[in-house]
Amino acid sequence: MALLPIGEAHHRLLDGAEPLPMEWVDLDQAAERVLAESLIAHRTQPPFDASAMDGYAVQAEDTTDPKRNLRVIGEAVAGRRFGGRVGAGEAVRIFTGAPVPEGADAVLIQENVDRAGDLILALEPVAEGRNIRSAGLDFAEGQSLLPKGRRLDPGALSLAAAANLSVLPVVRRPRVALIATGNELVLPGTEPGPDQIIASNSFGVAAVARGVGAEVIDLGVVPDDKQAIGDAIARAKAQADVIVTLGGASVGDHDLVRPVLEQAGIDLSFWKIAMRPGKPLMFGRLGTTRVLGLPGNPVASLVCSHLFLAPLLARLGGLEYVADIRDARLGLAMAENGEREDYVRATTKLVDGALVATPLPVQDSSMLSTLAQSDALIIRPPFAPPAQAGSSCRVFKLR
Ligand SMILES: Nc1nc2c(c(=O)[nH]1)N[C@H]1C(S)=C(S)[C@@H](COP(=O)(O)OP(=O)(O)OC[C@H]3O[C@@H](n4cnc5c(N)ncnc54)[C@H](O)[C@@H]3O)O[C@H]1N2
Ligand code: MOO
Repeated sequence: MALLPIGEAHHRLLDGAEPLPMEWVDLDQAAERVLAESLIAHRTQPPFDASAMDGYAVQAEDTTDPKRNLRVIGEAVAGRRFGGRVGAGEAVRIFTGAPVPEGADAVLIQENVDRAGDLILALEPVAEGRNIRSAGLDFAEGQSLLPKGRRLDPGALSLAAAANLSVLPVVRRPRVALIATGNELVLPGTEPGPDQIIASNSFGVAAVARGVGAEVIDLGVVPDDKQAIGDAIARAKAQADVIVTLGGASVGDHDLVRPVLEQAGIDLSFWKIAMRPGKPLMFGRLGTTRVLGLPGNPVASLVCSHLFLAPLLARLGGLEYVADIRDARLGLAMAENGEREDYVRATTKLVDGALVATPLPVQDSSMLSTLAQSDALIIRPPFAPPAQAGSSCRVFKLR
């Protein structure tokens, strides 16, 4: 049976994937969340004409005569305005952030003033409006501040706070449950039996999921047993938007994930795609829960997470997701490719301003050491002809 092209698999994966419902979160919990609605300012900032400098609030035209003394009649501090009015020949001592008193139309900075008792002399004239931040300079009440879909980065968070928005409408974070399958697997930190290995995949996959804002529920390792896998899937379905199984996706006698999902009534969208590594990737729905069956080979698990899990979770979380794919030149010749689109571990470097990607010599999909060493994957399209060193290629940057 022909393998499903990656483009079509992507299309099926994202079909109908919409941002999850909105929830309210406190401002101090909102970092990196995604706005479910645009934010409207609840107040004007600054709410009054404010001094931008420490100095004296004056009438600008009083400062044109270098000999004219002005009388200091009071003080305006941030948080406590001067209640009176600045008339001709008068000044008010003012500090940064304080409301500019009525009558004044400029602030003389104190470095440009000689003061003797209650009298000041402007050492140079100040222009009207100078050193005053007009009310609403930053934003005005009712103004739209941030659009729906905006990730709440530090600047956006402080802006929301300044607009007096103490709870924010955000897209609920997708919850993803991870289930590793395999009798051979034990968790890191435990002593493996003679034929066992350490279950490593969930840690990298969880990091990919968290990287796009998802909440991870790690359900640990279950044995290659239909009942155990079925129970874990039922537990996952009760709490997650997306279930990710790791391993047991292929065709062997102990690859039980698909039969168990079929028994549970999965609407299977695809199984087996034209990709290397990652051929046995599986996707479908159990009711409203999406299920992604990742291959067990560690590199296949992670590459499929970058290519499929990340965009799916980003979409559910309301995030714009753009993979970092760049043009590069091959650092080494590559052989022709077969039916599967190949994601080849490589290192990249800039040579004379151009990105050069050099494939690592061994590409076995069990080898995490070479994945960790790589900073990119060279994308070799299906049936690509042999390519010379120096010819152009595309790379998926991992870091
Ligand atoms: N006859 C065929 N055999 C295989 C095919 C095929 O088309 N025909 N496909 C191969 C490909 S491609 C892949 S990829 C693997 C994927 O198989 P499974 O998803 O069934 O994975 P497992 O058999 O469970 O495990 C494969 C390998 O990975 C290790 N593993 C599994 N889970 C983890 C984990 N959480 N952490 C670390 N390592 C894990 C497992 O011990 C195996 O060594 O199938 C090929 N076979
Ligand atoms: O996906 Mo498998 O890892 O192609 O070897």
